[in-house]
This record gives sequence, C-alpha cells and structure tokens, in this order.
Amino acid sequence: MKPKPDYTLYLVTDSTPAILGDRNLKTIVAEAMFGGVSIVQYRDKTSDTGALIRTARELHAITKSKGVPLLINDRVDVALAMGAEGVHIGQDDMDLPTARRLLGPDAIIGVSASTVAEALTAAEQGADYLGIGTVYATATKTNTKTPLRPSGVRAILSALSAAHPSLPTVLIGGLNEANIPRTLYQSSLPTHSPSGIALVSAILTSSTPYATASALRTAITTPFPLALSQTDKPLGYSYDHEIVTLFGTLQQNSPFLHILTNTVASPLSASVALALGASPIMSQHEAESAPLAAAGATLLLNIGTLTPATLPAYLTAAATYTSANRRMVLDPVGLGATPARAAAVAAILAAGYPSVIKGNEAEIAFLAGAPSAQRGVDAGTSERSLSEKARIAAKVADEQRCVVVMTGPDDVITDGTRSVALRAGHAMLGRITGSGCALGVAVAAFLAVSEDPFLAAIAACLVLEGAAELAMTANHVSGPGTFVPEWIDCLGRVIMQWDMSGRIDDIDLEGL
Ligand SMILES: Cc1ncc(COP(=O)(O)OP(=O)(O)O)c(N)n1
Ligand SMILES: Cc1ncsc1CCOP(=O)(O)O
Repeated sequence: MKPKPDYTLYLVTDSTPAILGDRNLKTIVAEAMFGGVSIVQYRDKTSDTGALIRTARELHAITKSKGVPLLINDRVDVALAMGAEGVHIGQDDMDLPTARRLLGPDAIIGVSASTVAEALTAAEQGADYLGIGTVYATATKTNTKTPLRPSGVRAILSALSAAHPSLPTVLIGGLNEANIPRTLYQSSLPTHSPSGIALVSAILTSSTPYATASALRTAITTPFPLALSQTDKPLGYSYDHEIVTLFGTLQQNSPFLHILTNTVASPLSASVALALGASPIMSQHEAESAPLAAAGATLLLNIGTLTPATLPAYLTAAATYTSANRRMVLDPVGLGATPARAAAVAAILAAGYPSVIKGNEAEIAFLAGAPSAQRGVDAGTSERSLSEKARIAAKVADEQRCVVVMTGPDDVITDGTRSVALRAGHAMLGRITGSGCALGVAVAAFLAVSEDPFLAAIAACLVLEGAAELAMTANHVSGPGTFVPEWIDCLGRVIMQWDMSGRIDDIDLEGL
C-alpha cells in the first residue's frame, strides 16, 4: 500500500562541509524528527554509490522507527537497493514515467517544478507531490533559475487548482522560521495552499535540531497574524463613522512609529506624524529595528534616498518587523526610475511583508509589470482610465496579498478584493516636497491603530487630503510656502471641520 505522507515539515539533507560541518547527519535527522519533521529526503551529491546506500540504510532505520518516509534524491538505483519509500527527482534527472516503471505504483515520487508547465506535466504524469522552488535565492543551491517568490508559487498553484486540486505541494528554497508564515500566506490561494515546507540549511545548520524543527512546525501551522481580514462590507458601505473613530483612537493612543525615510522628506514627515497625534522616531540605524519592533512600533520604509550603505537597514527592518508580527508600510519612491531601486524593492519584498504599499501610478504600475513612465520621483501624467488603474493596483495587491494605495488625482485603494476611489485633495499638494512621503507616514499612523489596513489607508488619504482642502480655504495661504504650516495645523482638526461624505466611491472589480 502506498503511504500517505504528512508533508508539513520536510527535511532535505545535505552532507557538504559548508552545511553539515562536522555534525552527525543521523543524530540531526533523529532529533529533527522528534521536533516534528514528517518526511525526510536523503540528498547527497558527492558520495560514491556504495557509501550512499550504506548511509541511506542507516537513515532508513531511524526514519522507519518513527513511521517517517525516507526518499532518495535523484538516485532511483539507490532507492531500489535499500528499499526507501520513494525518490525525489528534478527536471534533469530520470524522467518520471521511467522512475515509476522501475519503482512501482506504491513508491512516493516527488518532482521539482519551477514553472507552470513543469508542474502540469509532472502532475499529469502521476507525481505524488511537487517540490515548488526555488522560492527565494539560497546559498544551499545556487544552480537554480530566478527565484519564484510567492507570486510565482501562486501562479503554479493556480494552474494546478483546476485539474489537480489535491496534488500535495511543498515549497523549497531560502525558507526559515522567520519568513515561513508570510511566505505561506502570500503563496496561498483562497482554495489552495501548499501542503508543507521543505528545508535544508534551517535544520541542518542548527545546533539544536529538535528545538528548530518544533519552532519550524509551529511557524508552518500557525495562521499568519498579519493576514488581511476578509471583508464583510457590501459595495456602497460608508466608512465615514469608522474613520472618525479611528482618528480619535489615533489621537488618544499616540502610536509609536519607526520612520525610515529619505533625507528630503524627513522633517515634514516627522511634523505630520506629530500633528496626527503619533509618536515618531526617525531611525536608519540597523541595530535599532529589533528594539523598536519589540517596543511595539509600526514601520514606514520609504526608499526615496536609499543608498548601498542604507539598504541593509531597510532589509533588516523589513525582516525584523515581519518576524515580530509588527505591521509595515512600504513607499517605493521612484521605483522604475533605475535598476537599483527595482533591486532594492525586490529585496525588501523578499525580506518582509508590507501590510500596505503606497505609491504613485508609475511606481505601482512598475510593481505590476505594466508600462511605467517613471523618471524622477514625481507622479507624471497618465492616459489610463480609473478602471485600468484599479486593475493594476489590484494586481499588485493580489500578488503581494496586501493593501495598495495608488495616489493620483483620484486615489485608488484596494486589497485585491475591495477597491475604492477617493476624490479629495488639492493640486497644491503636488507643489510641495514630501507630501506623498507624508502620506506614507499617515498610513503607518492609522495602521498602528486599526485592525484593517484597508480602512487605515482610506483614513490616511482622507485626512491628509481633506486637511489640504481645508488649508486652502485660509485667506493667508497664497502659495506652497504658506500652505505647508496651515496644512499641518489643519491635520489635527480636519475631522471636525471638513465634510468627508461623498468622497469615497466603490470600484466594482468584478464588474470591470
Ligand atoms: C522537496 C524538494 N523539492 C525540490 C528539490 C530540488 O530537486 P532538484 O531540482 O533535482 O535539485 P537537487 O536537489 O537535485 O539539487 C528537492 N531536492 N527536494
Ligand atoms: C534542494 C533545493 N532545491 C531548490 S532550493 C534547494 C535548497 C534549499 O535549501 P535551503 O532550505 O537551505 O534554502
């Protein structure tokens, strides 16, 4: 009878000195199984056939005692010689039909897939599970294609969900306790989630394999705490009351913000945070992320004047806040203007999970892979209709599973399911430096006091843009210089003095 493995925590071994060092493979496997490893693959690229068979037999004695299946990487002959439960084969190894003929119907045969076509072929040929990767770049295996990232995994799962919905899948490549929860969240479809996680270095380099495996199992099986809430709000729902309440909560609670932003917008950003009632700390110090996250801060990452010297602080902050289950906002300023910015944003998105991405049309279009006319950091003009903009923003929200704010004459805010257009603000906001960056700060401030990032984003846009409208009604405001102080003054009282009704229009994504 064919075993039905539990794929939750899949250990793939590696015997190279760089990973195993002088530790004992059998001891690690035994301890990791006690910690929750549910399936093991013996992967050894260098040993001779005789040594492979001997080690595989020793490992098999250990795995069998716990009822854990042992698979052999690449080598069907070794699996046959020592009676393993199955094999894992890659795209350059023995083909699946031949492996099946040699091993028989009860063997577990897993196949690597890094594209939709590879996944569908393996599924049609009767693979028992797929190893989907490489998810993130990893030093353990460097001869791989471009990392799939969660959006690439979702494309594969989406293709499988129609014809092969129950085929088990494990994700592999660059995964660890810190990035597993959000990777699983961002990789999952409403109807289809990966069955488990496969890892090499996270377990094999650990000096405490039992504790590491059990922490990994918890990371895999615990729902992602920063997941977006499912909406129960119908189209046409009025957010006004919730926004007023949120504004009060923000002013009462004075949430702690860690603002890692550009040198141009820094003073205005700090002033806006204070005027909204938040408590900001402006820090680019890599070592400060962990204590600030532990102190309960919400993070804003704004890449406006990012340099190679400051990039590590951004990456550490993204990873630290995400693994501490603290929320962050990403403002990918000028994305698309240079390859360096594109690489930095890709690295930030690989390092952590933003609950909200806020950008202008060109920045969001670049993230969506749509034509983007970004040159400087300003928004420029566009020919796109509101529905086209909403479709682009929703694509990014869907891929990243976060809320996206696309600023413009009408702001589009979407979580991929709900989308609204906001009609507020004043052209004067485009004539001062840092108003867009200040909006990122406001989103972070509202995010700190709201369970719902979608609502937080709407509130932030309305308050900043409403305050701009209010400021422009003051007699003494005659240009950008007199506008800024009045705008800041208006932030604290906009909710009382400005009528926000009728500013939010639903965009029915289904109807587009
Ligand atoms: C579970 C799992 N998934 C993918 C792989 C990668 O296999 P392959 O592409 O054959 O690469 P090598 O492991 O042979 O380097 C895997 N081993 N396990
Ligand atoms: C075998 C393999 N296949 C794709 S990535 C990879 C290595 C994964 O190693 P790690 O878990 O250390 O990133």
